[in-house]
Amino acid sequence: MAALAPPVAAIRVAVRRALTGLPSGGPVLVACSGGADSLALAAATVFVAPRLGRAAALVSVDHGLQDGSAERAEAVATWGREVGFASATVVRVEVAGRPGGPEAAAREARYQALTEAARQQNAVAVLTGHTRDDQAETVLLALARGAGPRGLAGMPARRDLGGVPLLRPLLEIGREQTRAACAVLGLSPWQDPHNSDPSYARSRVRGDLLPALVRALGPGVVDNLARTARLLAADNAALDELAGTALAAARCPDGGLSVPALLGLVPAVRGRVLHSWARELGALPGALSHRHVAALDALVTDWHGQGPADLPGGVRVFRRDGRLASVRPA
Ligand SMILES: Nc1ncnc2c1ncn2[C@@H]1O[C@H](COP(=O)(O)OP(=O)(O)OP(=O)(O)O)[C@@H](O)[C@H]1O
Repeated sequence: MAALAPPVAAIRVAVRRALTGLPSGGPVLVACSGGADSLALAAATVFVAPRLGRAAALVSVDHGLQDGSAERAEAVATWGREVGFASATVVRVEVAGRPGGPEAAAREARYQALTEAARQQNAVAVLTGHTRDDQAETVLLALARGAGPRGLAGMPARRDLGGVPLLRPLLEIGREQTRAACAVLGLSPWQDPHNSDPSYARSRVRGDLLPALVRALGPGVVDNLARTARLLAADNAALDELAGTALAAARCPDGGLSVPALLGLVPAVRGRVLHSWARELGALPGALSHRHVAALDALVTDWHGQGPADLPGGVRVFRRDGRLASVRPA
């Protein structure tokens, strides 16, 4: 018997690890664009899932943004049915009219469609094909915009997607491996022209910056950036736990926060407490920046009778009688 090609084996091992321990019930749902990463993920999942006693389903999202996108999504779904997915469907989404740039709008529409598909199919998890290279790009982009540890932790291997876990089994697999696996398996991945379009910052990082870093610093750079993300993710989880406990302890019966309790916290924890509280109050997550958290922090640590701090989404926070309290102006 011929030996299994190393990239195919590595991807199957990664998928097996991700699927182990999921609750029993519905299928695992692979989000497949037809690109090398998600195609390699889909091929591995349809092999591994039945061996773990699970059904696998596939969904391909048609963003309707490029000529032929409907046919391509249909071809991915047809392939999915041929190779043994229990179900393989296309979901068409409407990207126009959403806030943010075209990339952000497409992403929001896609994740919404994946959430709905997962609910309809009673899926126990949604799987995407983000790789170690995507993670390295994410870390570099975060570094360049001055992100804190949360941004530098990159994409988590697991997060909640509207009540269903979103898993990224390939975060420790290189893009070269997904391409090689597709070649070994005789699959022809689709090349998304957006991925090499220099008008997108991520494409420039992928096409220019990362190759330059590899030339200057050696081939370990991609792996090292992904390791930075993993290390920071662990630190973040610990800080988040501390902040959760501290937020509960600082709460006043009327929903405000006690200033003396906040003053007793180390800045890294206090910043997280204020950030979480601002989210609870309804501040828009995408627009809530370090400047807003710094304004809340100033109400605690640099109090000189200043006016309220305004948060995105129309929430206003002021300090009174040793408490932070909020109002939402009419
Ligand atoms: N059209 C699509 N249909 C189904 N799944 C998709 C589609 N496009 C992307 N995905 C899923 O998302 C993964 C990442 O794709 P891509 O890098 O293009 O998205 P992204 O915008 O960077 O995503 P993210 O917001 O999570 O960073 C793919 O591996 C695949 O699992």
